Amino acid sequence: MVVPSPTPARSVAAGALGIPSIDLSQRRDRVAKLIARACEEVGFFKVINHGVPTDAIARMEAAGFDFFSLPAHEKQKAGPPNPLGYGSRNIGFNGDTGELEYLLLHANNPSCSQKAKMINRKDPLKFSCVVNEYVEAVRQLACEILEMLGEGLRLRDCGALSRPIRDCDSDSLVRINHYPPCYCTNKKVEDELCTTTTTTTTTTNTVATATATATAIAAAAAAAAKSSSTMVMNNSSKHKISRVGFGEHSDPQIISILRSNGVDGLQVLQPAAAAAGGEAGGGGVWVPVAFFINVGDLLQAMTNGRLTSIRHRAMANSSYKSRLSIIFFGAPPLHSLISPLPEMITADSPRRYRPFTWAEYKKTMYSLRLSQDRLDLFRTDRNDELTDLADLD
Ligand SMILES: O=C(O)CCC(=O)C(=O)O
Ligand SMILES: [Fe+2]
Repeated sequence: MVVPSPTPARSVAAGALGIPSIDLSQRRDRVAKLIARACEEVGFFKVINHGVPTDAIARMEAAGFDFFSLPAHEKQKAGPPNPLGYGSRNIGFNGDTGELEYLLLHANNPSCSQKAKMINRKDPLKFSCVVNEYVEAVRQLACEILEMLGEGLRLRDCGALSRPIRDCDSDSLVRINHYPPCYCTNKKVEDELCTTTTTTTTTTNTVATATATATAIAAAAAAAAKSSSTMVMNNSSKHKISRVGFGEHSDPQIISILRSNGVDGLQVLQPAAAAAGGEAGGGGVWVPVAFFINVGDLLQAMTNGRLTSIRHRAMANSSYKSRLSIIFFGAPPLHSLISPLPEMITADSPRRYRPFTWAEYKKTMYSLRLSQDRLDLFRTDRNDELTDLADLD
């Protein structure tokens, strides 16, 4: 899967952005160390020379665009999200909303084939084959990254992090997010994103960017809250307010692999001001298409907090081009037990999380808002009756 590069590129930290970029075609021991360092220090990195075939990516993007360009009433036949299926604006079950529409699919083939009947009614088999081809390539990438992470962390069992995702009962998902372009008037955006239920937009969905002062941010945010679907400039016209397309959260699974079509939008909380820049080519130089990788909550739990599940969000589209992101969420089977690996528990780093099943974690996640810290609820020091877990270590 990981392809050798004829002229291995340097592995560079993306300078001021602080997002490490890792060339997977370098020597394995070096890549392993870089992955472990990126996961420990940032929780987020970009990979190049990843080996996912370009045509599989192109087919997946085309399948996403074909679906999202259907009339609203056709798209709605693949919804509402339960949580799988087509969703628009509403994210989850607890009132989170965003400026996007999406398809959330199970990564296993039979489930995806079933949903495909409502997504591509003319040729469901084509849709499920395209998704399957993409998912298998990205699952392989996720597992290789986790195995190298295991090596970089010097785990006794380097397959411990990837095995749950390779399991045939893995509960991994794939999500295609579509952020409509900003040339749409408010009315057009409303029409483009099917509004099945009334949505509320709060100030938490509105953030100030650029160099606005805190007061200007507050004033403009209040204005934006009143006029939630417009770009707001404050009186001095210097402070652009952009809206959040997909609110702040961490991903609950083990690992996420995100690819976007080069339109900006993704932001991570740490380091500050790190926005994904796409892969600008030009000047006759081919730049390998990149994927962004982030540590999920379960990986934080399995490493007893040594790795951090990074908080991120996507801004509403402020480009004239549609933004499409495709995310593979690598997850274990529903009933697998998640617990810090024994070697991650030491005298200096006592057990931080109690064991839990992925099913239990999902249930908790679905009962909370997007931005709530769910893993915190599984900390040992919050569960008096469950702190004595020495026999499970
Ligand atoms: O669409 C994006 O860029 C980010 C979306 C995301 O973080 C998610 O779906 O979990
Ligand atoms: Fe996410």
